[in-house]
Order: sequence, then C-alpha cells, then structure tokens
Amino acid sequence: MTRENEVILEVENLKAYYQMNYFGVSREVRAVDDITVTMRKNEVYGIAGESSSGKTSFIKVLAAAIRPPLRVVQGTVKYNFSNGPIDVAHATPEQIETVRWKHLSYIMQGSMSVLNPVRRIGKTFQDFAQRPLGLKGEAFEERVVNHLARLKLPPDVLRAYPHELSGGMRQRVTIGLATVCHPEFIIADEPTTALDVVVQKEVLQLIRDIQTEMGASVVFVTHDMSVHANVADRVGIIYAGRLVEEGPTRDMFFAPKHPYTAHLVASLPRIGDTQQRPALEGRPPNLADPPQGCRFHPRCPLAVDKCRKEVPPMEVVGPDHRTACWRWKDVEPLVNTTAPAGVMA
Ligand SMILES: Nc1ncnc2c1ncn2[C@@H]1O[C@H](COP(=O)(O)OP(=O)(O)OP(=O)(O)O)[C@@H](O)[C@H]1O
Repeated sequence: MTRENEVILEVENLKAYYQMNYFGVSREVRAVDDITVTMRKNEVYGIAGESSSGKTSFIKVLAAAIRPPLRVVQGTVKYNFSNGPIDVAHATPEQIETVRWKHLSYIMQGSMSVLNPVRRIGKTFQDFAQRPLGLKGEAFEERVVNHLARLKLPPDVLRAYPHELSGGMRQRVTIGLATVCHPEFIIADEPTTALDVVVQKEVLQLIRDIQTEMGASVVFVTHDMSVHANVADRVGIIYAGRLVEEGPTRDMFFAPKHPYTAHLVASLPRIGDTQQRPALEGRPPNLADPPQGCRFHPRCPLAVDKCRKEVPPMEVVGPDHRTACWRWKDVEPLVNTTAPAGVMA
C-alpha cells in the first residue's frame, strides 16, 4: 500500500446531536446523523452542502471541538496519527491535548474568532504553538518568522493586533497558526468566505501548497462548489445531516449519482452557457423533525414511494464513488457537458 492510500481518519456511524432543554421541554437537533467516511493521507477532501445541513457540526466533531449542547450520541472518529491512534469522539481532554495543533489543527470559520482582538499576533502564536513545538525564545521566534515568510507575511505582523491587518492577511495568519506545527491533519471551515475573489484564490493556493509541502491531509468545508472544483481531490455532499454522495471531484461534477449533487453542480456558472438552470424547489428539512426515508425526497424530482419510507444505504457506484439514493441509476447531469470553471474536461 502506498503512503497516499494509507487511511488517516475513519469515521464510523457518527451521530452528533444538539440536545437542548428549554423550560422542561427537550429538543434534539440531529445535525450529524449516521455518517461513515474514510479519509487518506495526503488528500484534500471537500465537504459541500447548503446552509444548516450540518457541515460545521460534522467538522467540529472531527476537530475534537465539541461543546454542549452538541454531543456525540453514537459512533467513532479514529485518527491514525504518527504518535498512535486516537478516537477523538471518546478521548479525554488530556488525550486531545496530545494531538492538538501538532497532529490535528482546525481553521475555524471567520479568522477574527480565533485571533484575540486584544492580543498581539506574536502572543497568539506563543499561546497556540510554543508548547506543541517545544521551542522557546529565539528558536521559537525563528521558526514562526520562517513560517510566516512562506505565507508571504513580514515578521512585523507578530507585533500587530488583528484589527491592524487586512482580511486576507488575517486569514493567512490563521492558516499560519494552524500549520506552524506541521500537523498531519488540517480542518478548515469556510476558509475563503468573506474574502474577495483575488484573495480567495491566493488563500486556496496557499492551503494547497502547504498541504503538498507537508504531506498533510486537509478536510475543508464550503458551500461554494467552484472552490471544491479547484482544490479538492474528493468531495463529500452533506444533506440534512447525512452524507448523501462522495467521489473523486471530477466524477462528482461530470457524473453525479445523487439528484441533490446534480443540482449543486448545475448551479455553477459555465462559460458560454445560456441554458436555463432548473431551480431546486422547497427548503431543507428541520433537523429537529426530519422526514422519514430519504431526507431529500420532499424536494427530489425522482422520488418514488420507497424514497418516502426507506432510508437509502450508501452504495458503491464506481471507484471511490458512493451514493445514498434508491434511484442513482436514473440520475442525469442537469446541464450540458461544458466544464465549470476550474474543472478539467
Ligand atoms: N449551538 C447550536 N444549538 C442548537 N442548534 C444548533 C447550534 N448550532 C447549529 N445548530 C443547528 O444544527 C444544524 C446544523 O448546523 P451547522 O451549523 O452544522 O450547518 P452548516 O451546514 O455548517 O451551516 P452553514 O453553512 O450555515 O454554516 C442546523 O439546524 C442548526 O440550526
């Protein structure tokens, strides 16, 4: 087995719910509902899906950043790190500390939420990285300055407060924090949202370069399919708390096997395309009371009686390609075969 095919993360039957109690009435939001997925060393895995589908909740569990009311109610999240295996869904805070930043790092949504507004960037680097790196004084500073240079950030950034930097610089600082310890697994939530298009491209290229250079695995979330087309090796689609399809990026764009993926892909602009794009009717379900059977059935143009009653299992439909749809053989791409921006025809 080559290093590329080695498994770094195995998620099995993961369920994570928000369990709340208001004035004696309990409510459960099934944000992550029975997800099984494997990720490999050296790969970039993109997670897509519309707002409130559970993407952030899922990667919070992967990042061992679970806080009440979110709770893991079933399943395992096992990493095979170089310092040994760990199931972060059931590990103690002390065990998670042994992998945090050095093996597993997390770029949260919105860089300002990680950067303390009243702390200089240099201090934040100390808080995050000094202990995992085991370096002090000049040796630590040299390591950080060299790393910042790779991210095209000057050393005086370390003396700045977050508000003194531009949005793009702040995002690069956040990527710097998440990568300075050379982690084996990097998790990024919407790393480019709220940045302008030019900076977006720069930040994506940076994540790609660092990933290649360090041989790390990256899982990132964005609802923007064109980002997946440009960056991901494989893409997983989440709908209403469930993984509904995953496959090599190219196959997902050219031969989707789930009607929801077909809609997401069709929403991408194509050069010279004058075709009317079919709109997806309806709204995603309430995760406190999801529909029976396939959760996509109320919006699905292919739905039959079985879809309303029985949950479709994940089926292998091609090399590295799985889908959870009773009617996957009837799914057709919704647009002509012109490649969307960034996807090689
Ligand atoms: N702290 C919370 N308490 C209760 N419910 C929550 C909480 N955070 C999220 N949820 C609910 O969990 C579900 C999944 O939300 P999540 O943020 O994971 O989705 P998402 O796909 O990341 O959305 P977005 O793209 O808008 O960030 C939604 O129904 C949301 O309302």
